[in-house]
Amino acid sequence: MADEGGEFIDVQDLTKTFTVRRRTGLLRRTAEEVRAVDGISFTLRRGEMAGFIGPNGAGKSTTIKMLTGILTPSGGRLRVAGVDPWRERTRLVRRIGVVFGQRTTLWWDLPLRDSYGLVRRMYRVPQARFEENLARCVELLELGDLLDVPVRQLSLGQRMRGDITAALLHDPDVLYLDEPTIGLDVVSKARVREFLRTLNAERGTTVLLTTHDLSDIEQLCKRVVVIDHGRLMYDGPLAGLHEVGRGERTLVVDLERELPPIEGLTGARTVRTEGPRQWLAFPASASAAPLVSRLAAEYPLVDLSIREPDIEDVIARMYAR
Ligand SMILES: Nc1ncnc2c1ncn2[C@@H]1O[C@H](COP(=O)(O)OP(=O)(O)OP(=O)(O)O)[C@@H](O)[C@H]1O
Repeated sequence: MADEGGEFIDVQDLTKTFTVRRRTGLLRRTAEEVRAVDGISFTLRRGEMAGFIGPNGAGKSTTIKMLTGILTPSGGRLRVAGVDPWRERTRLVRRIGVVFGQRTTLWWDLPLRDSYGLVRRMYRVPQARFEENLARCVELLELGDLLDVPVRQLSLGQRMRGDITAALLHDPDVLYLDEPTIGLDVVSKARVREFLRTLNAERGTTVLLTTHDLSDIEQLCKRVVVIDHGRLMYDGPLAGLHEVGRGERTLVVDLERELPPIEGLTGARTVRTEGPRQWLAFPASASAAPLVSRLAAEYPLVDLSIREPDIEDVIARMYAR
């Protein structure tokens, strides 16, 4: 079959333009074109797990919507599992699973178990296969005690685990995840990431992961595709992205009172001050320990934290280069 070959997701010169009407006078409206996706190309092999990242408004959701057949492309070529997502949407639906971190696909008032029963009927999943898939998700995502709880009573992390399960009951070959760890605590994040690793290894599910959390990518994806303003900025190994984009971490320092910008700390420079709070950038490859001990010895320190660079920082640095 065409889709069993090398390229499982095949995106060539894909574009999407929206026409937006703006009011420019009392009675006047002008139509403006927004190029949300502007000629991007990338391919994903079967079983690959790739990060799909970019700043707000980069065109990620629009691309995912075209990959799932919700939106029709304005131009270019698109195949998922050998299928044109827009033309053969009903065929594709059985082969893909989608999870949106900020929305649930579960029925709010129903216990998880009943939602899953509805999913089974919608996708006509054979009973034995359904039970096997559910049991595996329940075990790995520790959902056992939650199956009879209505969705609205679940915490965000529990709900997310519930949503991921719902997306996998019909054995999809491709899983699209849009911010699956947003708002989750450290324990839930770790559980979700571990689950995705296992899923990818055991089932060979192809995963495209959109996230603003760089550590999601670091822990899950060897490969990243970066887009900005609808264009492809980078496609390659995560290590390469580190090299081009990732240079510095930031020490956020709270002092007892407002002071002039901290100076003279080797390897660090103050990049921002706001009242008694100061932000010091230092190389990501360096240890923070000597900086912290010098700060503690020489300044009236109340608190401090270390901020890892986020996707926006990385992309800003890619531009700077
Ligand atoms: N239905 C629409 N009509 C008009 N413009 C749209 C529509 N959907 C998206 N856009 C525009 O297309 C661009 C890309 O949006 P998109 O939602 O794909 O970005 P994103 O990378 O997913 O951003 P975020 O990280 O904020 O979710 C934005 O400028 C957005 O305003």
